Amino acid sequence: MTRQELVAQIFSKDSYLCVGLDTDKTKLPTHLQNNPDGVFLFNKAIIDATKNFCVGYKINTAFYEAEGLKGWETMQRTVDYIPSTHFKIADAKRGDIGNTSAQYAKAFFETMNFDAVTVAPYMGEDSVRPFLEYKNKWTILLGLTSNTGAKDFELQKLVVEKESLVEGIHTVHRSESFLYEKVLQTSSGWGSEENLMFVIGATQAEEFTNVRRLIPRHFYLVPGVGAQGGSLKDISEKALIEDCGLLVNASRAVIYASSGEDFAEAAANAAKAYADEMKAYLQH
Ligand SMILES: O=c1ccn([C@@H]2O[C@H](COP(=O)(O)O)[C@@H](O)[C@H]2O)c(=O)[nH]1
Repeated sequence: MTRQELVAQIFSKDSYLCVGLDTDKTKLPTHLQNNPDGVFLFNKAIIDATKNFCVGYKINTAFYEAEGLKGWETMQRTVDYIPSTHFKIADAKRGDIGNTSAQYAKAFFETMNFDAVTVAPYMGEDSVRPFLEYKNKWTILLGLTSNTGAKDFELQKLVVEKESLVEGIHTVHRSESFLYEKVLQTSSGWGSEENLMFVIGATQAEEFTNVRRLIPRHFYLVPGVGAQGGSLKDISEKALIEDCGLLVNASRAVIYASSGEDFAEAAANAAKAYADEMKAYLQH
């Protein structure tokens, strides 16, 4: 999917919601729990109920990988069931040496037909390049994540010293930046605004203005509203751009809005509530 197609879809629905299909077998409503096809039936009902309020689905592959062969099969059937109008993200957080990354890219883009895959940038450009070589597919790099552990590395300060010698005077210039800032600045040059997005967690709202300054035109995939407590209002006010530039993910807050037989209706209501709020932000 191209940026233009994604943006057209966002403005036709006035929504930049992405529903996260983090479907945990143990959390299925009781009437689906003993059904061997329960996870797929649950996903199918969630997709049917929410597709008018969202522009994409994010499948966190961990929930499917955990179930082995059956899980991979369910993931594929779910991807195939998502309407072609919707952006399909594999939240797989891959990245390895080049020839291995090429196999990951093939798995998610060719074999499974996802539009996008999340990738960890810390092994550097050669580990990301194979994903970027696919036309009309997206690489979503982890930029500033939503978890508290973001403090351990991403929010650590890097000190850079540059020496200069002008007319015999030796000067040392010291500058400081967060590690995540260095990652955004360097990696944004590896691809373009048409094939590279960044994960920026909604729980990091205080950094959003700075992130927009560093990477003004890229799309961000923003997890962390709903169950993790991030504010949709805060991040929208700070990071919406002319062609939107945001995909906000909500997983548990939508798919587990009810644990009863009315789960799909409750998911539709939760997705609609996000979409209604998004419409107001898009119109400002
Ligand atoms: O920084 C990150 C990166 C990825 N995630 C993923 O997004 C969803 C969030 O789920 P919720 O239920 O809406 O909290 C989940 O798949 C995470 O693995 C993230 O939360 N933060």
